[in-house]
Amino acid sequence: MTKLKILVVAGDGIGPEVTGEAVRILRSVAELGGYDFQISEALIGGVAIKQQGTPLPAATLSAALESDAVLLGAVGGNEFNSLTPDKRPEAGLLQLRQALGGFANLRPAFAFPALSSNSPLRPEVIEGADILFVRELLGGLYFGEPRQWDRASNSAWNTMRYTRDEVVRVARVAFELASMRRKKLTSVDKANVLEVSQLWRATVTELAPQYPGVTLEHQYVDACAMHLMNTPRNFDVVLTENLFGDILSDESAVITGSLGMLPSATIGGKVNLYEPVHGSAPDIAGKGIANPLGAILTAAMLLRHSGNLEQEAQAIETAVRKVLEQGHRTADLVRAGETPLSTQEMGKLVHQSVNEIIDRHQAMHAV
Ligand SMILES: NC(=O)c1ccc[n+]([C@@H]2O[C@H](COP(=O)([O-])OP(=O)(O)OC[C@H]3O[C@@H](n4cnc5c(N)ncnc54)[C@H](O)[C@@H]3O)[C@@H](O)[C@H]2O)c1
Ligand SMILES: CC(C)[C@H](C(=O)O)[C@@H](O)C(=O)O
Ligand SMILES: [Mg+2]
Repeated sequence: MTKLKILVVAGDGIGPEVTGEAVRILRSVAELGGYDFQISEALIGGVAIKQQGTPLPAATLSAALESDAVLLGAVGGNEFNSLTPDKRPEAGLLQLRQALGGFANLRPAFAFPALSSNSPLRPEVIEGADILFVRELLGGLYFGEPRQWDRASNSAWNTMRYTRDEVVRVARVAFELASMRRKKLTSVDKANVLEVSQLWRATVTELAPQYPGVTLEHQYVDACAMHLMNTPRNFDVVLTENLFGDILSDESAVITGSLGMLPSATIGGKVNLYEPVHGSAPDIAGKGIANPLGAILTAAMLLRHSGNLEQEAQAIETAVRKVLEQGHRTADLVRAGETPLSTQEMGKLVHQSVNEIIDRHQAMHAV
């Protein structure tokens, strides 16, 4: 029997709203499949600062390290904007990522046929677009030392640093995933300006002969940002350093139609971490209108990568497609004149559909 210890750190803003819907579906998958999912909750982010004075309490960290998978909602909020980065809710997330050790953040961005009119890009441009970003998650400017805002000299600095080994390990993940997909890898850097990017490009190029089935190309990040919008279908797997990946993956929400649709999984460390790509969305938090589909698709990635439950992962993905094809939309996806569903209404529809798909599958196998 599949056993999974899942820690949910819902965090701030819309985090608890969207993870609530994902967890409901995970519980139901466990029940229908007879799996043993132990799901518990812990504090992270702004809510942890308020209750315990720190964005990543020790109890959360130890519970996370004892889990098979961690599902995060989002952290952050406007009330923390005046704090220095090391004190903000986001610092808790960065500490958690570092402690769990996952360095390869997989961020799929794809076009849903039912949402083709939600994208400002023309339907013929996005049709069939299916990109997998492999974002390096533990290096670059986010973690490089030294870092400081020196008020006395009115200057500030961060350090973009990568070692060859850090590039090798994430590039291998990208090459391997590309070899299982459409066999094209686009490595993104700024090698015309940055030494770090020159190391990045040289290292990725050096590995390429070990993956003869994969076509490797390099793009500068600025041009890539443009190509993603003009010709998204030309991309298969995109390998990037930490900050470039953060920016390009949000940009690619344009292909799907809403940032609320994008899931992610971070693999390669002690414990895999699953988080939707979006943040705490302070502008809509507490209203019950957030799109839960990114979080629900993140739960599908959790079942696939931590539970080896491919069939159930696909059931969730199919259910999301189906509900969208039936015309159901949250506020971020509605067109003029349409009535939006609440977060919970959307969650319930997907939940129902997942149950039906799994029931049908089980009935077929019982025959
Ligand atoms: N993983 C994380 O915890 C994470 C990720 C990104 C940003 N953040 C934090 O979130 C806070 C807000 O950042 P931001 O406003 O730049 O980015 P955001 O992703 O929270 O929101 C950007 C825009 O997208 C919309 N949006 C995002 N998710 C949505 C959803 N599920 N449904 C409908 N609309 C959605 C928001 O309403 C907003 O207009 C900041 O503190 C930031 O650091 C956290
Ligand atoms: C909140 C922040 C630390 C985070 C990041 O930059 O990695 C977020 O933007 C993301 O995309 O997951
Ligand atoms: Mg981001």
